[in-house]
Order: sequence, then C-alpha cells, then structure tokens
Amino acid sequence: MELNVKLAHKTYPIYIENNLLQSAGSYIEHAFQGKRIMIISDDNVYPLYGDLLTAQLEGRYQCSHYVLPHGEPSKSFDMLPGVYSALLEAKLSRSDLIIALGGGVVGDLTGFVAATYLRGIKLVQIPTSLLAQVDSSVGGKVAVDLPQGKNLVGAFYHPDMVLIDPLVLKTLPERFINDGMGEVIKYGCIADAKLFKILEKCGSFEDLEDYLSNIIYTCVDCKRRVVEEDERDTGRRMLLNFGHTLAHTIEQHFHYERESHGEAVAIGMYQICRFAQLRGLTAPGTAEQIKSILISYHLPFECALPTDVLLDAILLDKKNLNDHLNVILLHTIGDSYIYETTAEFFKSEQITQI
Ligand SMILES: NC(=O)c1ccc[n+]([C@@H]2O[C@H](COP(=O)([O-])OP(=O)(O)OC[C@H]3O[C@@H](n4cnc5c(N)ncnc54)[C@H](O)[C@@H]3O)[C@@H](O)[C@H]2O)c1
Ligand SMILES: O=C(O)C(=O)C[C@@H](O)[C@H](O)[C@H](O)COP(=O)(O)O
Ligand SMILES: [Zn+2]
Repeated sequence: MELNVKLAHKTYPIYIENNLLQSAGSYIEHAFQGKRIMIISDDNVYPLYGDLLTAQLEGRYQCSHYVLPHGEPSKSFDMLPGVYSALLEAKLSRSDLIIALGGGVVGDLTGFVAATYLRGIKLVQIPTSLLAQVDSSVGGKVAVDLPQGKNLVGAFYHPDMVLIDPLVLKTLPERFINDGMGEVIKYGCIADAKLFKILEKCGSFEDLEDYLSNIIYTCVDCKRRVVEEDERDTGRRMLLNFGHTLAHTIEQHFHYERESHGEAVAIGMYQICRFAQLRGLTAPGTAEQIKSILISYHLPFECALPTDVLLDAILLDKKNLNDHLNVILLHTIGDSYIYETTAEFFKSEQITQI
C-alpha cells in the first residue's frame, strides 16, 4: 500500500507492506544517490533489525550506526552532542542520509537531528512501534523534551520516505502494542466513527491483527489529510492533539517513568471528554464509549494530578495562541472540534481528581 503526503514544498511517499524491512535497501537505493548513511536506533531495536537493514545497504553505501538507550529520556538535549559527533565523524554531508529505525522516541530525536545537522539532511523514517507506524513517523513534528515539558523544542521537518513493515510489531512488547492503540483509538475519536466501531467490534489487538495493515493505513491516511491541510499546526491539525494537553502533563509530572505516551493519551482523551460532557460540550454517553474501548485495549483512563501542576503545564501547551487555549473536544465519536477558551476552563477539581 502506498500513500503520498503532498505539501506545498515537498511530496513524500509512505509504503506499508508486510516484510518491507527485507527490501528496504532497494526502496532506499532507488531514491538516494548519496554516498553515506547513518542509521539511528535504540538498544532494543538495533539488535533486532539493525543488521538486516545494514546488510542491504552496505554494498552501495558507507554505513554507520548510532544506538541510543531506549525510552523517553533519550529524547533530550543531552543526547544531541553524541549524535552530532557521530555524524561528523562518519563525514555525512547534506547529500547523505539518516535513517530513524525505531519507535517514536528514535523518530522524534532523529528527525530533530536531521532538521538541524548541517541545517538539514535527508531523512527516512522506518518506524518499528505501533505508535510510530500509525502516528509519529508521518507529519514532520520532530522534537526533544525539556525538563519543563514535552516536545518544547523542535521543528516541522518531514522525512523523504516512510517505510512501514507491520510484521516488526511481532517483537514489540505487549505494553507498547496497547500504547500504540491509544493513538489508533484517537483517530477513531477525532475523525473516523467507522474505525471506532471496528475497534469496538474486535475488542482486542489479537482480533485486529488480520486487519493491521489496513488499520495502519487508515490512521496514516487520516493524519496525511490533516497535515496536508494544516502543516504548521495553526488550525485543523490541532485535532490530532486530542487528549494530549492532559497526556503531556501526566508524562512530565511523573518524569516519563509511569505512563507511556499512548497510555497518557488514553487518560487524557477520556478525562477531557468526561469533563466536556459534564459541561454540555460533548454528547451524553461519549465519554462512557471511550472508557469502555480503553478498558478493552488494556489502557488506563484515570490518574490524579495536583491542580496547580495541570494549570502550570497548560500554559506551555503549544496550541495556546495569545491568551487563548485551544482545547480539542468531541461533539460525538468521530466528530471533533477546537474549543477556544482560557485557563479558567481547567480550574476545577473535576479535571484533576480523575
Ligand atoms: N512526532 C509525532 O507526531 C508524534 C506522534 C505521537 C507520539 N510521538 C512521540 O513518540 C514517543 C513515543 O513513541 P513510542 O511509543 O514508539 O515509544 P518508544 O520509541 O520508546 O518505543 C517503545 C518501546 O518499544 C521498543 N521497540 C520499538 N519497536 C520495537 C520492536 N519492533 N520490537 C521490540 N521493541 C521495540 C523501544 O525500544 C521502546 O522500549 C513519545 O516521545 C511521543 O511524544 C510523536
Ligand atoms: O502530529 C500532530 O500534530 C500531533 O499532535 C500528533 C500527536 O500524537 C503527537 O503526540 C505530537 O507529538 C504532539 O505534538 P505537540 O505539538 O503537542 O508536542
Ligand atoms: Zn501523541
């Protein structure tokens, strides 16, 4: 399956195919004329798939690799000097290529490196987690975290190609399958009631596996449409952030040691929906539908946060414009909207005692 992200300044393909990793070399060879390639990965993924990828590239390119410790703390400034040094040592020029082989952490950090090294170098995303396959590898949001919050320094820097092999998910730990399902459910909530129904009907990842490529395609296609319409996140793209204001607060508050991103998004989606429903901003019953699908996919839906923590974090939300907060709400499943409000909206025990 193939999709193309068509932007004003560039178009790039996304290929989704079982066993694609076995022929990644020929996709890359077809598209890149440079001499050198650096693969950036983490210490879980590289031992599983690094040699397979390198073996396909070695005859044609000078290959090197850089392996990060796995986990969110690697998405930080502290990691950057080591990566830039490795790129300089391997003498990568602007006509060369960086490949991000891993989950969203590797993808976001590598994307940030690609955007900044020599002011921009070619980038291929090979996402290996469900979350990265359905969401983070597409759309060009690249970033590192700051101690004050998630993704606070970054860029919009799109890859030149995305290669998705759903079969690599066979080695993904169950916790991160569930984590990725958090973002899949998000797509159903914000834009695709039909997808939500399929997820409800299947009721577990095992029952979805036969349709996995189609599910990935559906999510990526939804993201592609939104990103084409609003690449820079000034309007419609904010819908992709449903549940994320609370999610980012939870992740940062617990130092990325408790909830993973997808788990935090799950809590954020249910809680903002429940809160909006209490205020008549969302149709009755919607929050309950979300809660029961989250339970089916083994995702959490509650977490207590001190009110001041939430209020402080909200002020750093990237959807804020001037003094307005833009909160993503649902009219109903599959129908989302941007609700313009102020920090007052969140000043309630009901949103933090969740
Ligand atoms: N840029 C975007 O648009 C966007 C969208 C959503 C999320 N994100 C970001 O993505 C990050 C989360 O990504 P994630 O959930 O992929 O986390 P992750 O990159 O930490 O991967 C999860 C875990 O799975 C392991 N792993 C990955 N693929 C594997 C495989 N095939 N087999 C075995 N182990 C494997 C990793 O080593 C890691 O331990 C967060 O930082 C989040 O903010 C970005
Ligand atoms: O691509 C987008 O736009 C998204 O909001 C996708 C989110 O799933 C993702 O977590 C993104 O990194 C959040 O962006 P941020 O702007 O809130 O940091
Ligand atoms: Zn997300």
